[in-house]
Amino acid sequence: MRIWRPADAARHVTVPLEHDDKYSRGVLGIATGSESYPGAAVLGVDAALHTGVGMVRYVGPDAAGSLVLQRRPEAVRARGRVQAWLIGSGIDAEHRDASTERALREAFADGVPVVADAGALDLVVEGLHRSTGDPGRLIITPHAGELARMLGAARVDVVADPVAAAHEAARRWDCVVLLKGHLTVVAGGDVVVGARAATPWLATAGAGDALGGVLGAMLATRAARWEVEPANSADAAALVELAASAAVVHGIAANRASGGGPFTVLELCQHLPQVIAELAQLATREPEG
Ligand SMILES: NC(=O)C1=CN([C@@H]2O[C@H](COP(=O)(O)OP(=O)(O)OC[C@H]3O[C@@H](n4cnc5c(N)ncnc54)[C@H](OP(=O)(O)O)[C@@H]3O)[C@@H](O)[C@H]2O)[C@@H](O)CC1
Ligand SMILES: Nc1ncnc2c1ncn2[C@@H]1O[C@H](COP(=O)(O)OP(=O)(O)O)[C@@H](O)[C@H]1O
Repeated sequence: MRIWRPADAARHVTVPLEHDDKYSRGVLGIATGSESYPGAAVLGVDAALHTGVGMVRYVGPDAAGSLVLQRRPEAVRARGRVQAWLIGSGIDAEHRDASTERALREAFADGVPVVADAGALDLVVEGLHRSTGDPGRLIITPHAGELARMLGAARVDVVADPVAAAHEAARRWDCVVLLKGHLTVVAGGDVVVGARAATPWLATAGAGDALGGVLGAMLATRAARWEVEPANSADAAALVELAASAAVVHGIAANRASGGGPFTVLELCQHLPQVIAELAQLATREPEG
């Protein structure tokens, strides 16, 4: 399995151009968080804005929305067009209220790429993305326990062979699978790559919610380019590479936040802009391919 490195990730950072405005850079819709887990919404929005995106539209319960705006007044709560969705983090599939249920279903139906995490994964198993959206443009981000639940497998079996499990899920649900762990495995089509975690200190509650924000922002900004250059549009391999790149960005930021010790997820987010800046610079030095 190829291990994805910073120089690879650098090619998937979308740098704004002179003529860009906030819409042409890409808008990310985020439908995350709940009464029980409002923090997941804050972390995903904070990570997305620090990774760089034209706008975040946050759709979620008022309690979570208030916390999101307290932390990040840049987030917009008005509905409107988006170039990608991040859904499910901080949502319990067994206790979705009616408006959350509607928001998740509308995201799948929107026809733009979707990152589905935690409390949206059961809807992928249900096949919702097949009937309403473009299934090839879905990235799911389970941890081993969540993937085991989706597959009806034992968690130990997913951990023992994460590549096989990720491939099986990608084939079964016609999507890209980013399986989180010490080694993050990304599979889609017949492509599989790995991203090594920078530090086990990253194993902390909320780290995956921030990864969703990083990936969502990288996807929305790239999807905005696909809208104007349809010839370069996403195939499974492109989405696998983009997702692995998000894991690399997240891992580097974690390493810097850690410095060999514990850190909070918001501290990880604060390192994201510099990581993105350095990768953007690296991309100008690395030839494509
Ligand atoms: N700040 C926020 O808002 C945050 C919000 N978050 C949000 O929370 C939601 C649920 O996500 P999750 O990954 O925790 O749930 P889930 O996949 O059901 O895994 C549970 C498994 O863990 C295990 N387990 C439990 N306790 C254990 C223990 N003490 N020691 C050992 N094992 C233990 C338990 O196993 P069992 O007890 O059955 O053996 C079960 O299998 C999700 O929406 C996420 O986004 C999180 O990101 C955190 C930050
Ligand atoms: N042992 C580990 N070493 C390094 N990174 C890890 C380890 N365990 C988990 N991670 C990373 O931490 C994050 C945890 O995500 P997740 O399980 O979704 O947690 P949460 O739902 O609390 O945010 C993922 O990015 C995963 O790759």
